[in-house]
Amino acid sequence: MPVRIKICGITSITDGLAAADAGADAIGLVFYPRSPRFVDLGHAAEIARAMPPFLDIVGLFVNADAATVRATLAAVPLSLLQFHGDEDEAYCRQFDRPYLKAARMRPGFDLVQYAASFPSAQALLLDAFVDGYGGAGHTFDWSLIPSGLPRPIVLSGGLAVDNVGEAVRRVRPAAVDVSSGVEVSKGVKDHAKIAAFIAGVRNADV
Ligand SMILES: O=C(O)c1ccccc1N[C@@H]1O[C@H](COP(=O)(O)O)[C@@H](O)[C@H]1O
Repeated sequence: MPVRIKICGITSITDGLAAADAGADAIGLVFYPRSPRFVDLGHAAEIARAMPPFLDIVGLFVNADAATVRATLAAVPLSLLQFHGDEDEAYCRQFDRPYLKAARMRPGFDLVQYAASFPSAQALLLDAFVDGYGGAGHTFDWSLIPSGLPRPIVLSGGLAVDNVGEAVRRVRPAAVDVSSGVEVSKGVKDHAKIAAFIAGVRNADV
């Protein structure tokens, strides 16, 4: 199966369509109010409705109230949820929707135990540990990733055109996720970088 590609932090229809046209499998909409990439429900619904069929639309949340997630699901056609905070398994699975659970990677972090505590996650999304919760453009030491994890891995954290090929060759993730690395400024995507990023994944994924 080819490595799947998500372009996260989409804040405009134009950027979402650019990601889809370039061959992304998914776009991410950020529902974390502290993020510079935050989109409100009305705008998120407009973006989602303008996307072509068979593109996954992922909703990213950080420690949101369950009622907020439910209201978002009622307003925006999300195919997948991404929980990027301190949510536990019972919280994540209550929405009856496939979800990704972010792990904040740092030395000493027990990813095997963490994976075991999210048996209902579709995949684990590995990001660098940073102040705040993510979207910071920081890489982590990929050698911290143990082999034989029971869940597929989505690799993220500081991926960009110049390192994604090496990342795919070394880690062999099921998917990659990028936000900062394909931006002109926070929340505004660089369409040429999106295309180059996707080409970098495809060239390395042989
Ligand atoms: O994008 C954000 O603003 C964001 C905010 C809070 C948590 C996660 C966020 N984004 C996710 O962070 C990782 C890494 O992003 P980057 O490529 O290093 O900028 C990625 O999974 C984004 O989906």
